[in-house]
Amino acid sequence: MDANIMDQTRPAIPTLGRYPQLDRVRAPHDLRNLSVEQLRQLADELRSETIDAVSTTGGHLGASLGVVELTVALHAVFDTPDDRVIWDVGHQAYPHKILTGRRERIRTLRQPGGLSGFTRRSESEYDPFGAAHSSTSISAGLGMAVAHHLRAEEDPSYRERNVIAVIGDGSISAGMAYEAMNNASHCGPGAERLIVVLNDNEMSIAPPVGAMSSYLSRLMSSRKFLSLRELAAKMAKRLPGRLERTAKKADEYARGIMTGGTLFEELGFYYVGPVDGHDMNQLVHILRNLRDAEDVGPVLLHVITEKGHGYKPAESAGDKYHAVSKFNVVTGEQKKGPSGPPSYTSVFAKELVRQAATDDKIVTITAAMPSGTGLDKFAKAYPDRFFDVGIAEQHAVTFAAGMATEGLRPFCAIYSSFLQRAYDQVMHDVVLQKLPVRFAIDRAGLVGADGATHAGSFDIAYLGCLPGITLMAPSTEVELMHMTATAIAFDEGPIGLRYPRGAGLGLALPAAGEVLEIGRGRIVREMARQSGPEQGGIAILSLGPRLEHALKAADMLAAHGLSPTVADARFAKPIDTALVEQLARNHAVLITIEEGSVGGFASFVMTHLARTGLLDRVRFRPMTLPDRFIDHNTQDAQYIEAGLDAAAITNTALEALGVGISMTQPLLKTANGPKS
Ligand SMILES: Cc1ncc(C[n+]2csc(CCOP(=O)(O)OP(=O)(O)O)c2C)c(N)n1
Ligand SMILES: CC(=O)[C@@H](O)[C@H](O)COP(=O)(O)O
Ligand SMILES: [Mg+2]
Repeated sequence: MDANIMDQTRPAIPTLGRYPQLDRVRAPHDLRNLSVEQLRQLADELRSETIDAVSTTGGHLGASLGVVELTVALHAVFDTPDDRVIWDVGHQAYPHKILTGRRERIRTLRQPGGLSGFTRRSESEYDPFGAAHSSTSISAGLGMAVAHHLRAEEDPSYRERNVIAVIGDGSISAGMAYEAMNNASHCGPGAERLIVVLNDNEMSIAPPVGAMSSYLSRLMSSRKFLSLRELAAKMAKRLPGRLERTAKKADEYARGIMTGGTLFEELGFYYVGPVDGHDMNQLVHILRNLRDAEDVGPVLLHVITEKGHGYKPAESAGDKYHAVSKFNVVTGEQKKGPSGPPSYTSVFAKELVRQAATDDKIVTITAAMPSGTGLDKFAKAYPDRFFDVGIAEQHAVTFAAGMATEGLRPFCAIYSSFLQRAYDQVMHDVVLQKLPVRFAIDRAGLVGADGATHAGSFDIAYLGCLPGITLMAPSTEVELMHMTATAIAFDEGPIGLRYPRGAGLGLALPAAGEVLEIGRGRIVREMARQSGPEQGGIAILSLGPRLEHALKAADMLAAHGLSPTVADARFAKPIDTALVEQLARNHAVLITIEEGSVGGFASFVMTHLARTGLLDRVRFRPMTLPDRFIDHNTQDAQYIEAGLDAAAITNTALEALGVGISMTQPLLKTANGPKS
């Protein structure tokens, strides 16, 4: 048994002893002398280990199961980590993590303090590029390949390095992937060491959409899997010399005429495939050939796999087990949480579907997230008014802008962090032209196990600074219904509503949302007249779902003899200036709180206070996400870490008041210990 694995200081591996091949693997170099048969066995064991681990953590299982053989073959053939393997999105990298020294920690995946659910440079030298947002791998890989060429002068070993970018059929539909391919064959020396592995499982999260997807299907069905003989013949054409190169080009040209060519060949890639991505023998041979090939230019290896492969419950699930909660390995049954209130997402979708029955101008757009945004419900009810554009957030926004110019009421539903991709389109195509595109910004705020890459931390700041945009944040699911109705009714310009991942408060929902007055907040709890000491009291102005915690904080402050005013801002933009001024005038302390970064709502309020001179008289305390990234954890723990929970609000209020703290009660404990 491997001494390293038996090291007592390392966490125990519960499956140790069950998988003889896998137990011998400490790092990828342990794979390099194994026979194809041994690699096959290793792949089987790796699949079982992945299933076992994810059954205890939850996570993105289906994609990982589909690339088990590919993962083994890549690490067996290439000299990782010197050769760079980049996993696009990184949600399929669990087997890669197990093989690259992280088996001991694989059951900490997505858990507090544990491994990330994606690739991450700080986690391992085998993760050359961090990911989670899709379609970056070809650009990053090309950059590395070109850098290797440039650095070869100082260190000749760079010349030998390969770069492999593994990208899925869903992710290759995004603009960035094409931008990179367009550049690859024309950006100079180095690019020839780039191998793009197109992992085609005919699935995105939902079934993939669009012409690229149809094209890949045609490519797959019009050609049988490449045989090793055919491969050998193909690779034999990689002869050096001008004459041979000309011959090779002529051959490619002829082949293109015969097969109709491939889009990838037209883009300057040497296309190889399709190849059975579960056939270890094929994979190893082909990858070795590509590794040793010279002068073929950037390569695109088209690998056909099955998402969820080798685990029946995943294979037969509609979404191929894209993301799962903890589950029973034998039955595949996923653990359900306690049946709680409906999620914000579903409340939004339901209200939109209801309103669309009487408003045929409502259309909806998703960028490959129909179920995540709840728009699958809309698609079912109004298939002609629903558009899944694939992973193409930039296009989604401008597509919506085009619809808005023609009098439709487009709802562009995109997660906050993915909308970052389309910032210029939001500014240039929508806001500047005052087009009434409705942005349904889901997953706003901290999101839990997906961590910092997926956190919707910045939209208030990056949208709120755009002139003329209206931006709302509901404090409850009832408010979300009102804001959905408000967005539908608002034809004057761009409007966004941002709401969080997860369940609402379980409030009774009205039959219909009400249209709100734009830029008006509301007082939820008024300061009792004789509330606190002479300081004049505290006002908490909350934007979004932190209101619940602001109210809890108000209860906590009551124990100190204080009775704060609590207000729900509703609008991040335009802010309710009358409300802000009233709160600032009538209270000694004004706290704002939001589920967003510095530069957002607090900054808008503070600017107004400063401009009106009110900042000189009120003790203003902005509570925002801290200026650092918050790692994966439960959402509640993340907000405690961020200092945005009820205890933190209470402490902020007491600190701001200054006097009376020690006279009444000690400061409350926060995640970072009591503040003093
Ligand atoms: C920019 C961006 N938009 C959306 C997503 C959400 N997302 C994650 S994986 C995925 C599907 C990817 O499909 P594919 O590349 O085919 O990988 P597979 O899961 O099939 O292996 C989507 C839409 C994302 N990660 N990044
Ligand atoms: C990998 C990826 O980007 C998505 O699968 C994401 O994890 C979905 O997040 P939700 O679970 O919040 O829909
Ligand atoms: Mg796919």
